[in-house]
Amino acid sequence: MQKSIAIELTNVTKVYPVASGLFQALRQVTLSIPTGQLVAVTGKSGSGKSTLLNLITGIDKPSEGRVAVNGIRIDQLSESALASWRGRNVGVVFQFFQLLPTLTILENVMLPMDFCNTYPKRDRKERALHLLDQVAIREQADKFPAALSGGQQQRAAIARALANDPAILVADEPTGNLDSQTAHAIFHLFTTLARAGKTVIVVTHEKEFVVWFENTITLSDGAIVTPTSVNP
Ligand SMILES: Nc1ncnc2c1ncn2[C@@H]1O[C@H](COP(=O)(O)OP(=O)(O)OP(=O)(O)O)[C@@H](O)[C@H]1O
Repeated sequence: MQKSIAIELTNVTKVYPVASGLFQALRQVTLSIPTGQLVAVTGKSGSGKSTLLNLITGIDKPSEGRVAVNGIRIDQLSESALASWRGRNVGVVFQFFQLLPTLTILENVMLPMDFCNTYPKRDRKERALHLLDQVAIREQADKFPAALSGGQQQRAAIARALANDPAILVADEPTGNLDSQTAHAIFHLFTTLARAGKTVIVVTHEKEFVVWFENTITLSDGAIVTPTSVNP
């Protein structure tokens, strides 16, 4: 059966104003990613990887072209509609975890539900504990982030990214700060999430893990240098 398309970019260009004029960070990017796929984004520093992620998550808008996520043209949404859409539809994982240090792990995971009001208040704690269970750190729930290892903090960040049950999970070099064995466990977790139906997009330089991905998008000077669509 043909899989549905989660992400579709058509002729996307992103231009930044710089002192010397305009800088093209993305050039005529066209790609489509099926639902439930685990996708790597690779390319040298400055090739446009973060710019691409920012367009997919609606953090930024294209200068030209269309960005559709699960059929919604997010390039056409107003800023407030986009903020609300983002909170419910995409989870983001960062290289340095970005957990709030003054909140416990449990509170960190509950935060997106509190922000977006996605689940009834009485259910949030149980859901957060369930997510921590899924990423295998439920026993760390009452600790503060600083008391956890890097790998445990990244698991917590992934649980937080999943709090509102987003269809899309995006990670920007999520294992860049982790040892190889821990990175292996995190990639395994991404594989499991993709199998469960999430579309997972990971910027990574780790060649060792590229074989785990069903599709790799390679950027060079803001343009895609690999096939732009993949077999579902
Ligand atoms: N706000 C901005 N203003 C001007 N230029 C920008 C801006 N944001 C990004 N750029 C430029 O766009 C290009 C792509 O940047 P981007 O951060 O997407 O690259 P990247 O592939 O993620 O790099 P890295 O691997 O180093 O994180 C770079 O040359 C960068 O300097």
